[in-house]
Amino acid sequence: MKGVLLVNLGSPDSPTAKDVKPYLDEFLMDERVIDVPKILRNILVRGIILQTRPKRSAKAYKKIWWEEGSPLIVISEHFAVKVRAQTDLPIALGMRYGSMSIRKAFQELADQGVDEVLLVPLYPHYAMSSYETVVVKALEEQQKHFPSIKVTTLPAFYHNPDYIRVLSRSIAEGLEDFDYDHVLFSYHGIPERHIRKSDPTRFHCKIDGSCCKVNSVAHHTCYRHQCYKTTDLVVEALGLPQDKVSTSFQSRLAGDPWLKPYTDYEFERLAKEGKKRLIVVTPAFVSDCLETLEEIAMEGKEQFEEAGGEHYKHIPCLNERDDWVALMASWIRDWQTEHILPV
Ligand SMILES: C=CC1=C(C)c2cc3[nH]c(cc4nc(cc5[nH]c(cc1n2)c(C)c5CCC(=O)O)C(CCC(=O)O)=C4C)c(C)c3C=C
Ligand SMILES: [Fe+2]
Ligand SMILES: [Fe+2]
Repeated sequence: MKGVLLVNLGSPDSPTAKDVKPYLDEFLMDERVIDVPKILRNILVRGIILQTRPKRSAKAYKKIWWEEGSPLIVISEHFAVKVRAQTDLPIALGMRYGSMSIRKAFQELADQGVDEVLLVPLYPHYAMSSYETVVVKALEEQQKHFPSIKVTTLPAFYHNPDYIRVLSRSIAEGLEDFDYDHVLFSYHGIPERHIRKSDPTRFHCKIDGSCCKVNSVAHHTCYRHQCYKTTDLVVEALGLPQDKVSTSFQSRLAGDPWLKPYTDYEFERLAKEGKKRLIVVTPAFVSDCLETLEEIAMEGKEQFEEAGGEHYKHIPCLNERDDWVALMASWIRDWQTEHILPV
């Protein structure tokens, strides 16, 4: 029997430093997130970052936490319930980090007699620290504990026409009541080094975008390329004026150079250029989370206004929108009946 395994990033069990610490430990000790030799990662994560970050992150999580729990988890659960209602096969939800593990979700499917799984990393774009780590972890769990289950993976869907239609509609709705001067597409950042590491040709990706007009297999795994593609396709679909749109990258950790331009610098630049009314969209995330609700909707607003901006709006992620649920259900049915995957 076929079944589906939806996987999102995960959250701590509660917004306290006590629960944030083990969650961040699992997250940041992932070799695809902090990709330095293990001994160095240990010193960096356990000896330095985890000494102070859990307290700071817990404070941020407290600002966005809902009565039902972490927004990312609650939204993902609601999404799974709604997708289940539109399909007739078992659907489980797991998280890459934290207590709702991928292994438990596999077990749920196995208990229902599933022996063929569609793995759905809930990320539109490929990055080794998001999509790839989900796939690697799921395949590890499958090989170790569920060797008789066959796994097929949904590809990154950053340029899929149906996804672009749904994303564009959600953005168009957000633009309706807001006379904007500028629309900022802010994606989660990654270290520039990750782009080079994910380039199978080892020479295509140049980080500055000069490579992106040349067709290459490298684009299948180039996070930067894929983010700009999503922006371009939405801009085209909505007919947004080119001079009123830009793309940036948020949420960097200190240290190496991350993808530029940095979102927080963009807030300042746009405000200083006289853009008074700013819309921010965050398409790297399918569900709202700490990085959108706190960093963008709260902190971003403050940064923009402090720099002279006047009106600021964050458009929510796709979350549990009916058209997004219907699209996921249609991808699942296509795979279930004809083994077709979205391109
Ligand atoms: C080296 C560090 C990090 C990389 C690389 C990274 C990539 C990455 N992350 C997401 C999605 C999310 N990240 C979230 C939180 C978060 N991310 C990092 C670090 C890296 N992420 C940290 C330390 C945290 C925790 C919060 C904090 O302390 O600031 C979240 C939110 C989780 C939630 O519970 O709401 C998401 C979602 C992507 C898509 C990505 C690569 C493209
Ligand atoms: Fe992150
Ligand atoms: Fe490129």
